[in-house]
Amino acid sequence: MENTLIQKKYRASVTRAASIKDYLELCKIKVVALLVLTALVGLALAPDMGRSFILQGFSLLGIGLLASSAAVINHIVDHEIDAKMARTKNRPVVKGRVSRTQALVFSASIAVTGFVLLVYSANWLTAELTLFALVGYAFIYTLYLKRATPQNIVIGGLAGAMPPLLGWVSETNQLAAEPWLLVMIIFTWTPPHFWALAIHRREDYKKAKIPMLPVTHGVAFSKTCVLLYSLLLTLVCIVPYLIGMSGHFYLVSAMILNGIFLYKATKLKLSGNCDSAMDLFKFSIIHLMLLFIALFIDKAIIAYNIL
Ligand code: HEM
Ligand SMILES: CC(C)=CCC/C(C)=C/CC/C(C)=C/COP(=O)(O)OP(=O)(O)O
Repeated sequence: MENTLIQKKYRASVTRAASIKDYLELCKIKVVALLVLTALVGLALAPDMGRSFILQGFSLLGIGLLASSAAVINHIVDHEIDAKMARTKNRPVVKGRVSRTQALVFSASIAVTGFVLLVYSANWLTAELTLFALVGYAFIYTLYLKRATPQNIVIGGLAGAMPPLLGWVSETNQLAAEPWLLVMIIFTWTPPHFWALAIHRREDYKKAKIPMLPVTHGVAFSKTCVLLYSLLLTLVCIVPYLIGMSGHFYLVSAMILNGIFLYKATKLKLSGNCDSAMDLFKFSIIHLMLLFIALFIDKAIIAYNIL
């Protein structure tokens, strides 16, 4: 009797209808929120082309929708891998709360909406570059690189690094060196961001046979790579100040944030265990968020002559 009740409860939990929470999870909503913040900063740093806030908002929404669409495809393509890993085994597609067909229809709908929004509110160049980022993450990284090489996240990281450029181009309809520099910041930030997590979750990746760096080259080497990329990140973060793109407020903020980043990466490298890996991973998210907020505030300080 009791067993039947437990079985019923279990079936109900597995087959319950998808909720909004499931769809937000499919979109990797927190990741997309940070991506959109970096796009907003790219847009804010671009020369003012006199577009209305509404059109700018639509452009950011378009970028967010295409990034979400890519994240949904990642859930569909990876459902078998996700089922094998403790961190991902309860995802909506794995558990069947959202079927693959439903997820695909959802992904296609938000992709089309996002693309149309971008063409309407920004320009074709932004729409095409954002689509390029979608293909880079959803197909090149997820379908191929992730399973093929430990450099997967370095190469695939370019897609996730694109949003500041997308925000800038949505305003100017032109590529320029400054937004590429912002792309470089996220590009060099991605390896320590991800490898810190992968060090902590290496057994998961091993079980799922995904060739992440700590699985293929060991923890010690991965820690060294984290530290080297953190150093590179620190150097790249100084360049906006050196070329006169950002001012003192940004420089001081970047030095403090990168100082903490380097401290945590060094601590991880020097420790005999992996206990502080998640500390670095969590800080990497705060670091990128505050760094881009600092770029934004710095731009306001210069524009309005505040300090
Ligand atoms: C190839 C590039 C990247 C890889 C492989 C990667 C990987 C990951 C992974 C595996 C997680 C853990 C999610 C979880 O706990 O279930 C994560 C979390 C996160 N990532 Fe990344 N990431 C990448 C790029 C980015 C970029 C470009 C951003 C934003 C600009 C970003 C922002 C975040 C945020 C905000 C979280 C926390 C999400 C949460 O708490 O739910 N990531 N990332
Ligand atoms: C249009 C545009 C800007 C696209 C970028 C889209 C995007 C959401 C990039 C973030 C990269 C990311 C979260 C990778 C993790 O994938 P994973 O499969 O290694 O991680 P998982 O195991 O958590 O699924």
